[in-house]
Amino acid sequence: MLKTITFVTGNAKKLEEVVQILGSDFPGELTSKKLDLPELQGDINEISILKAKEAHRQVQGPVVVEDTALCFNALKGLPGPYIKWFLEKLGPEGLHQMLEGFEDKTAQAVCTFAYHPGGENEKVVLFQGRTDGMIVSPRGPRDFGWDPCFQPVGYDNTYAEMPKSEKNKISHRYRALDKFRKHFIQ
Ligand SMILES: O=c1nc[nH]c2c1ncn2[C@H]1C[C@H](O)[C@@H](COP(=O)(O)OP(=O)(O)OP(=O)(O)O)O1
Ligand SMILES: [Mg+2]
Repeated sequence: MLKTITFVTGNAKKLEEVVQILGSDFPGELTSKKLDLPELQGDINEISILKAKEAHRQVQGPVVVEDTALCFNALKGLPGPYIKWFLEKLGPEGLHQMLEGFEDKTAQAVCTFAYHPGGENEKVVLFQGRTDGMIVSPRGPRDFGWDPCFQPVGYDNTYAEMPKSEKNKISHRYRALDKFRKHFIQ
């Protein structure tokens, strides 16, 4: 029997990409639930594990959550998992301006899926994908987060300027979901 896993997120754009990337190529059923889960401070893995545990507590079944970080190398990985609050206050322009005083504009987009199989004593499993890029002056549509100021290595376009299908072949989220999918196929 196919396992039904609830993807808990408050972000509709994330959900849209997850559905597009996994497509019909996932040996389970994914349903979604919109909850704004609390995110504690810590490193990326700790935050994701606690987020999955909280989702499991609320949903009472198999759940998966996702946490996205944007790590500036010049700032030793910050804002990282706190990117949401930086983006909210500064916008993509402000993120670019943060690096004005630094020569190094490189960054890494990090996506971490944290899966809780549902049982009371089961452990959370993490699946992480990373894409290297550069923080640039924003270009392209503004409909998803910091996409306008992230230009992946080897591309002339920002994530925002790329067709969705192209972003979804190289993105941090694609790479994490590829590992997630393989976990269920083996
Ligand atoms: O591919 C992406 N391209 C551009 N921006 C992105 C992407 N993925 C997440 N983002 C934004 C959303 C939020 O401002 C922050 C991550 O924070 P994060 O806590 O993971 O997302 P969230 O709070 O919106 O949804 P959730 O309810 O799943 O936690 O980066
Ligand atoms: Mg969040």
